[in-house]
Amino acid sequence: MKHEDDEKTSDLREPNTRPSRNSATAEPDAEIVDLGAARDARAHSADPDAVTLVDGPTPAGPGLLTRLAGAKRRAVLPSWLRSRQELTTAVKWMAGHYGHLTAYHGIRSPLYAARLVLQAPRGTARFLGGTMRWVADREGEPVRLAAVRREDAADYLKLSRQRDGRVRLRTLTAVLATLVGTSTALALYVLAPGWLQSVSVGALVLALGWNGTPADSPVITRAVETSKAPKLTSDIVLRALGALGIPAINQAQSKGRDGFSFTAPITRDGPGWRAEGDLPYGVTVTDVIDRREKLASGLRRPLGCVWPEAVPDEHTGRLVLWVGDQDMSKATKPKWPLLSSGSVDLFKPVPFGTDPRGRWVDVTLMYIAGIIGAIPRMGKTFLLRLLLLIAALDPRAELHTYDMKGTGDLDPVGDRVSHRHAAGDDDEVIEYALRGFRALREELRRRTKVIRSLPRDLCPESKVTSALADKKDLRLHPIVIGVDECQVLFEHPTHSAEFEEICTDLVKRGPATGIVLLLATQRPDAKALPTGISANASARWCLKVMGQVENDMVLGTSSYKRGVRATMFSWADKGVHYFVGEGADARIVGAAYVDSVGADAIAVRARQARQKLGLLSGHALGEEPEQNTTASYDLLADIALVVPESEERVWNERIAARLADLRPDVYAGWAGENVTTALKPFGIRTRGVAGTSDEGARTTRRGIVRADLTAAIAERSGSPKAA
Ligand SMILES: Nc1ncnc2c1ncn2[C@@H]1O[C@H](COP(=O)(O)OP(=O)(O)OP(=O)(O)O)[C@@H](O)[C@H]1O
Repeated sequence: MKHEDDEKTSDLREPNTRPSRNSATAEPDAEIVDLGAARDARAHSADPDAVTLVDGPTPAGPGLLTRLAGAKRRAVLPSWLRSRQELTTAVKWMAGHYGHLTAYHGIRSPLYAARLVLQAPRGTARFLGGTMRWVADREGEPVRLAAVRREDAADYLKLSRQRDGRVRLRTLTAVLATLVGTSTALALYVLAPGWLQSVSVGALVLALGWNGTPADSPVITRAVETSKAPKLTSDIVLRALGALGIPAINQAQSKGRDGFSFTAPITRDGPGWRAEGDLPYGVTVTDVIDRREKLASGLRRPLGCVWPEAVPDEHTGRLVLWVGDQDMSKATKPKWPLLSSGSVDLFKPVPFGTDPRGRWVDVTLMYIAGIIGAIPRMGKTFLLRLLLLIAALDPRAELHTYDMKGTGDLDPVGDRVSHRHAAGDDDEVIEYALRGFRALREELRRRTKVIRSLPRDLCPESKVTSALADKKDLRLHPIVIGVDECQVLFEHPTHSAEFEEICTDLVKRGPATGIVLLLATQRPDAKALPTGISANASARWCLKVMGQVENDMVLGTSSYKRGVRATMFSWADKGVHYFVGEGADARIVGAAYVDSVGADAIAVRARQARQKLGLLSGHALGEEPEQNTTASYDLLADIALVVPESEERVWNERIAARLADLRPDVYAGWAGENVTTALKPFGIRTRGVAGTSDEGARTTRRGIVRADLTAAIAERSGSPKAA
């Protein structure tokens, strides 16, 4: 197909390599044009009438071989035949299932027999009544009566004649059956051995008893409760998609098309059904996820069973719809593999929850900083405790646990294993936490220096490895810090700035140095979770939240727009969350449920492992950390605290006096010169600052500019060299 050379139009259309829709009407002698060459020629041609080809006359695209090479091959053998473990599991399950059925019914069989015997008279009466009604052709009676009511003599006569014939035949059959039955019974009575007589009478009584079973009270009760999940068919999927109110799907369906093209047959996938296909052009999977409730209504399934997802490597219209047999929050979860045995290497992936299909999802706790957000009572603390239990099971890990909610949920881990542990939000706990975080900052600086000093072959990526963590003399073991209700720290009236500064530093530089910070909050907003922290966290767990802002705060900017919406979880979805691991797509995960008793048992195991290796330390040994704050005070943070933002320039002598007031045990006796000397290593220059003395005289004395202080703090937290 050729067009006049309109520069704008042709430039827009050139990349189009689709076959022309009007190829039937294309010029027969159309030729293949090298578009690149044509463009060049046109660029150099002054001829305004030059013609260019916009659609190739023959379909272009990958050849058969290329397509075959890129095709995904389906497994020849089903997965349960390829994996010995799956086969064993399946066989075990079958044996267990049928063993249970046999035991269940075996133990109840005398009861079943007794009930059938009791029901036998009723069954006999039913049998006789039924037979007499059959002989008398009672089923035809309503039709005959209708003919009488209509006074339709011809019809009535026809029906009566038919009935007479039928009654005659049935009476004959009944008499014959009675004769045969009676003679068989007599023969058995006279000729058969005793056991055969008992079996025959027993069978007859049981059969009559069975016949006498009331409809609402079955003799044999169910041994297993199976969920009655209907099969997912293409019709049901199309019906549900059509009910979403997406115009493109509705238009297609109103024209008799499907509005969804299946790319694979609907199959069983774990405990549910999986449908996969392409939505109409322009409709994205996000549009469907947005309407998950409507989708569940269209499928006539509970919301917790319906999980639409995008396929990460495919176009945005490729939908995978997984419909579970059971609501995810109610389905029986497999037992957490670490519940009763096993240890952990924090540098390797560890399962911590299952996806809607019941498959384990792993997390590698090293090299991450994580945040957990949710509205109250959705399982945030349980999830944090689960992650801390995983950390506890690596005996090398040093745990710092802070339960700012103060309800003791972290005590099982804290009291048995943690190096530092505190619960509550009173001043004493805050001071304890502050000392702990200051010590961590020092530790972070020490670690960066150690890593920097290590030879490249031992530490090729400038980060702690499992092998380095094993070397006791380097003291690079993993440190895992868990803070529940972290907003208590970040909103503290006096120390919030310092907590924020240290945590931002830990989130940014901690992962490479083997320090993992896990923060949980029930109010994920900019105050509770400062943006410097939320933006840099590499792992995110978001349970149910109420709005887009909280969603994006925990899961990252634009998550809501991309369809990763923790708002869609229902109130019953306890422990169910979106998990975004390092560099991975968001996944829906139901965290393994470990209650306090289970947590305690795991913590005891973790403690024993540490005791064996002599790695128990700090709080778990009943040791209190030294109270020596001089060793860990932070001069810059303290000055930032005593010099308000409104004060652009301040004399050093005034800083000294305020510092002495803030922390007398550290700064008592300081004069302006002490401040000058102490600030020198941080590169903060003191200069002449004009001001008014306490006596009211205008004068110039040594002082600092506040902006220099903020710059030094920013440099310290932002650049590793600042340590
Ligand atoms: N993975 C899970 N599976 C099933 N139920 C869970 C799971 N995690 C937590 N729950 C249930 O949810 C309840 C609330 O959990 P949790 O105390 O962790 O919530 P929370 O979000 O920390 O609440 P708050 O904000 O009040 O501290 C628990 O009592 C527990 O029964």
